[in-house]
Amino acid sequence: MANYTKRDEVAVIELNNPPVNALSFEVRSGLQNALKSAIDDQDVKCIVIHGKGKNFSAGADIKEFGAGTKQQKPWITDACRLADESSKPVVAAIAGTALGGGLEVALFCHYRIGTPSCRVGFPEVQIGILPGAGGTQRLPRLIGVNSSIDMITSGRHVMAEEAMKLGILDKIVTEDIIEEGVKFAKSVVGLDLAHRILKNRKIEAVSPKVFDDEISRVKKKYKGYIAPLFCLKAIQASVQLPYDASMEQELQLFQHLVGSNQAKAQQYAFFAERTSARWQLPTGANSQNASPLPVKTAGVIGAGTMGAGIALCLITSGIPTVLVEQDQKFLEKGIKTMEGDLRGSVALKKMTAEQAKKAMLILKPSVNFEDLHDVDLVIEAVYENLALKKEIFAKLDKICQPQTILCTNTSSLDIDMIAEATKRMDKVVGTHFFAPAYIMKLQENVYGKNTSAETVATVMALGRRIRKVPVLVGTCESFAANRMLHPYVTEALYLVEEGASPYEVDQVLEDFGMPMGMFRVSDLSGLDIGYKVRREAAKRQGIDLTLGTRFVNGERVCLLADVLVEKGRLGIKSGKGWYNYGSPGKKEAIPDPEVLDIIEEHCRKFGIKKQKISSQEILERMQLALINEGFRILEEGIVSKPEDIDVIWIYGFGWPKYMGGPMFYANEMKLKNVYRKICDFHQKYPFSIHWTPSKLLARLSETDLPISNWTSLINSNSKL
Ligand SMILES: CC(C)(COP(=O)(O)OP(=O)(O)OC[C@H]1O[C@@H](n2cnc3c(N)ncnc32)[C@H](O)[C@@H]1OP(=O)(O)O)[C@@H](O)C(=O)NCCC(=O)NCCSC(=O)/C=C/CCCCCCCCCCCCC(=O)O
Repeated sequence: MANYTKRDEVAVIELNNPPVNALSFEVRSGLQNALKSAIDDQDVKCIVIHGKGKNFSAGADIKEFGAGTKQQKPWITDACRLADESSKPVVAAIAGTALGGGLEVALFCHYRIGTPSCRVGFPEVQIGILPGAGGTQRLPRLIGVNSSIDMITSGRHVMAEEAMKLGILDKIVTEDIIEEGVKFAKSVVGLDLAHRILKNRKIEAVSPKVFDDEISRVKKKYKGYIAPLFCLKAIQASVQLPYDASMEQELQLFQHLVGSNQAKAQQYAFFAERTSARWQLPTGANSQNASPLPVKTAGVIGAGTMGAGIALCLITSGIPTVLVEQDQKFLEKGIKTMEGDLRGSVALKKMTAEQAKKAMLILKPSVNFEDLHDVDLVIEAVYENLALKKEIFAKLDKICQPQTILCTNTSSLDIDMIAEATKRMDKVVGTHFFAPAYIMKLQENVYGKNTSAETVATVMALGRRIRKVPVLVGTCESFAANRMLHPYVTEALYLVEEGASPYEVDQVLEDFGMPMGMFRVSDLSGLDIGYKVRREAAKRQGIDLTLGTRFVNGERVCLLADVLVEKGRLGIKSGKGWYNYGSPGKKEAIPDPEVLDIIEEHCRKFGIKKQKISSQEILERMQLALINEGFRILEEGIVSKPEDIDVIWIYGFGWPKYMGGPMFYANEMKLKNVYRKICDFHQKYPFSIHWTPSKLLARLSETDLPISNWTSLINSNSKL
């Protein structure tokens, strides 16, 4: 709703829908009524609109866009048209965020003032829609076409200072926002408002080439997403058509998007991220009842690619960090990597040179473990070796303060076994980052059987503070993320043995929307890594893994990647892997006939008959293999909700948000179809253990209920 009060001759309208004042039906109606009252009231000379609490407004209530629900009138435009028509000045007093419809409300006002920390923006594109309440028409009239294209197609938040420079804000105020709003509104009473009404403003002439260029840019940058292209069309309409006609065009484009599958998936992803932040341990402790410990300082052990990346995340978030490496030469190499990454961020305008310099000033490089004596939290990021990790944890246990939290960046080792090396098993936890750690947003936090709720709360809070998306998972072989990767990778190799080329497989995945196909990703990570991991695991389990191995414990094995490694093809680092890169370190992946010959030879050797495999089969086999594993992970309680899996795939492996994530994808396919296809593959490929259908999937598929009901069904155990 919206509250209406008066201060002398000033009407003060408060958008009231905590926590972010989303513009629900009640708020829109309240705003419309309040504006009417203020305009009709002879004593009122000017009007201020502000938001209750910390935010002006985060825009339309996204839940109202849900499938099948109609936006009830009044829409934002209906409510705000009164401001356009008002002869009394209307001032938006912005604290916190004015996003989407929130900024559109502000653009209907004659003036906008904001606090120094306020942010404005049109993030609609990130949830698959466009600013459909005049945003694409009014912003270009205020700040010009080019800046509007940038803001609207990126959805980025603009801070007060930049908003002031762009002309979105008329003033930045430092005192109480309502008081300042009232003062400002009084100061503009009697001024001519004609030029303040944005719909009346002339729009600059822009050549069609600007839009042609932007279409190419946007298609490349936001590959597969339709909303940015629709945003461009709407902005172009603002240039080509009179205001009323272009508003109509904006509405039509909005309506098309709001009903699209992409919007549904992106809005699901928005809420999935927030649902996933609400964690729960098997003990019942959860994000509501556990409090994080303060992390004022941190330590990182290992200045390799992962350690340096993690340290960079910490210092760029203002956390003084000690980076420990046993060897001075490795330490220096790590620091050089960090400096290079920071230079990259400055070049990309993600931070200023000053901010980069400031970050490096709070890094303390060291070759002495004792320097970790006073830090609040340590993240170990040395290579995957249980004995080494245990040794480090035993050492840390002695050096660090009793309350210090000890984290491991292991991607596969047992957290409990590492914790056993200490006398503080409750303070040991996994914080699994994804390469490159400075860029990838996922932080897979792994609890062991003794990890306390306080420790979990601390690493979840730390994740958000260092701009990651933290997800909580339980301990199992490879944890949730990499465990799901296993059947996906295995199926890709089987497809290649059976007749698809690695390049066809990659093309299908990239056409689906993955940023890179599986084989390109393997080349990037280095084929030798998997080779070593497989050999170490085989050694531990007493398994023969020579290149002639076809079955292990009754399960089909494909060691084609290892054949490449033994031929010196390690991926990008050696200039050749599944692709040819010309020379080591080069990134352009060129399909290589030599690889096709190696595959031919491999198949001949084992008498594997090649056949034509359709793109649909490639996609289904790869996606369904990982989806089945996802249901097993859910069934075993390794994650507590399907949203966790989707967030992992979006932020860890680049699953396109417009496809919602693998669990959402399964939901869209209908679980009964997913289950039936998995059963078919199970029958066809009995030697692939990953096709054994998940029991949870089998039971959920009988209910035909949507993804939003799965968690409560799993928890209530009813029908399941
Ligand atoms: C930056 C934030 C605002 C705050 O971040 P933070 O402090 O970290 O807090 P969060 O955890 O993110 O959020 C707190 C809780 O609030 C919920 N939330 C946040 N924003 C919204 C929202 N906009 N709607 C609903 N709920 C919201 C969030 O889920 C949290 O809840 P919980 O704790 O998890 O329960 C950050 O939240 C943020 O970035 N928010 C999103 C900002 C955004 O994307 N804004 C744009 C929204 S879309 C919009 O504004 C569109 C405007 C145009 C409307 C045009 C209408 C035209 C009508 C035509 C209709 C024709 C339709 C015909 C079709 C038919 O047939 O029906």
